[in-house]
Amino acid sequence: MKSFLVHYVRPLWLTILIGLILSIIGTLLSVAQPLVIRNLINSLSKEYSSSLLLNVVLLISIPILATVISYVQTFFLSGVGQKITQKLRGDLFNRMLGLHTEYLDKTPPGKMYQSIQDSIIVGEGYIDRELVPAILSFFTLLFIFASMFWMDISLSLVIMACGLITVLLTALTGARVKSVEKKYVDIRSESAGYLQESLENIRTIRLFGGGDKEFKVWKDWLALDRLYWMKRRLIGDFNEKGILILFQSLCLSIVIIYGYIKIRHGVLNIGSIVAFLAYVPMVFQSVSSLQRVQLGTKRVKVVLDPIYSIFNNPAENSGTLKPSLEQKEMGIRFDHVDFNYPNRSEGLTNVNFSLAPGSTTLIVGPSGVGKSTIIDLITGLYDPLKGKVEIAGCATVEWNKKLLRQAIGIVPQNVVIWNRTLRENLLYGLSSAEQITDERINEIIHKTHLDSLVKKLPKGLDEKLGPNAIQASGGERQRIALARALLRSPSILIFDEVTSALDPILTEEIIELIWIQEITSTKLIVSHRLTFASRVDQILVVNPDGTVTAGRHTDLKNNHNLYRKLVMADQFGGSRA
Ligand SMILES: Nc1ncnc2c1ncn2[C@@H]1O[C@H](COP(=O)(O)OP(=O)(O)OP(=O)(O)O)[C@@H](O)[C@H]1O
Repeated sequence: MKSFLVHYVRPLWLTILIGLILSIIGTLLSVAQPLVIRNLINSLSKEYSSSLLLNVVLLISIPILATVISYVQTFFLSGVGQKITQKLRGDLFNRMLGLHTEYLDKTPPGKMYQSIQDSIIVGEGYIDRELVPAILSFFTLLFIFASMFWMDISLSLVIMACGLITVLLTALTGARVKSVEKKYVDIRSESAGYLQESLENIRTIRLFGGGDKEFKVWKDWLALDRLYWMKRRLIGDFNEKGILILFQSLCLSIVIIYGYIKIRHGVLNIGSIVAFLAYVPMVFQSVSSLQRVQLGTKRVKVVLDPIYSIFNNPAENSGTLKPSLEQKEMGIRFDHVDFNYPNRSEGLTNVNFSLAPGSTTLIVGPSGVGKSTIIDLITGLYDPLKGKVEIAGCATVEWNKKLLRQAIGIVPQNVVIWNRTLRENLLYGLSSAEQITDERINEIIHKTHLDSLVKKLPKGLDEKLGPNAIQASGGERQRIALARALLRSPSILIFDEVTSALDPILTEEIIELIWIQEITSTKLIVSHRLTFASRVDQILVVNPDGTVTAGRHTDLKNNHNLYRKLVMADQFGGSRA
């Protein structure tokens, strides 16, 4: 945690230093006030003197000066935590964007969202409201004890002992705080994950009549949240306030009784007792602030655990190789590739094939054998466990991943349409988006049969598509994804079940598009439909044992049992091929 704080605090050292110096001056002034009161009380019984007047002036001016300094100091210090929070939230989001696909696969987005939200606790909650006041309290205690020891050593020692016992007792109960806090943070991030998934799928919940069940699950989460919130509150309050109030009252009584005895013996004056009585609440206020930071440190460590895990989890591997993207066609080669997803024993085994630049390839096979996995390897979302995947002659592990993906246009199985304008959706991720003319966009819109959607939208290309692209049908979404891929003029164009949401007529038209386009890209089509199998340059059949057989339609139909069965089963392909 120390190195973490240093990393975020170091750039702000000057602001912090000025703020701290001002705060220390302010603290000194507040601590000096009881001494002024002491002098004033002691001089009341004597003749009028200039020192009486001086003390009256000091008594009035010190609080005014302390207030002014406190305002200026707030200007410097209060923004520190906020700045740290902003930086941390930015870094976290950036880190999440670059995390390894494996981590993203197993972490619910709601949980990651909660980590970004929790980072507010670190900066604004902990640093602003706990750490900075605690540092000031430390100085306050130093000054108070210096002036108390100057007035009377034994009474100071008594107050010190009360303070120490308070700190000790709170430290003992503090251990429980951390375990309750951990449970509370877990509950909040798990429930955030649950909530995010439910809200994203409200339509499904409604269609399956799962509303009552989901409401009950959410109420259970809320009950658990409340239970731990109460535990956290009760333990925290006892730790923070209960012990403190008890020992402060005890300490005040001791000062009065012990002070009375000392006055009777003539070893202490009444002014000093008044000063001591003024110092006791200040001592306990400072102790309370130190306790709060001790508790806060425990809490913040718990909050930081998932944040560290995000920073410590490996980022996506990215090589340094930046092949030229000038060449518009890129060959693809799988060379003795083995791959299985984490915690899976089955996967692709010894896969070998080559796709010539500009060629068109169809990937077929039963459901779940690994067709999309081949795409995951080509796009570099995963790296092969053995062998290599080469694009344009360079292994994907060596490619700079950003650059690799710039060369690829993909129409994925699960299309994501953002709640942004149609134009933004079409140009999504394009580094040269501003150079794409409306003419070019309209050309692609026409080719992908999106004209009718554009006409329907009140603001056309500049209409927002709504949450979950509510303004677009399933087929329209697929065509938006297709247009988005085409607008990239990619070197490799991948269609993963591109026609699954299209009607047969549109399917035919879109498939034709793959050929009539001026697209010279290397094309890969994952499809259960074999309508166009005889037209492609090569077919890759992914077999149930994870191997891949490459060949042409006629050869495979004659020699490959599984392929023949697939052809027969495909109602359109079976009749045409
Ligand atoms: N990220 C992942 N983590 C773990 N397992 C995965 C992951 N993605 C896919 N799988 C599993 O790997 C296997 C192959 O999946 P893949 O999506 O490549 O199949 P597919 O041939 O494209 O299937 P379909 O035709 O049904 O789309 C499946 O058993 C799937 O459950």
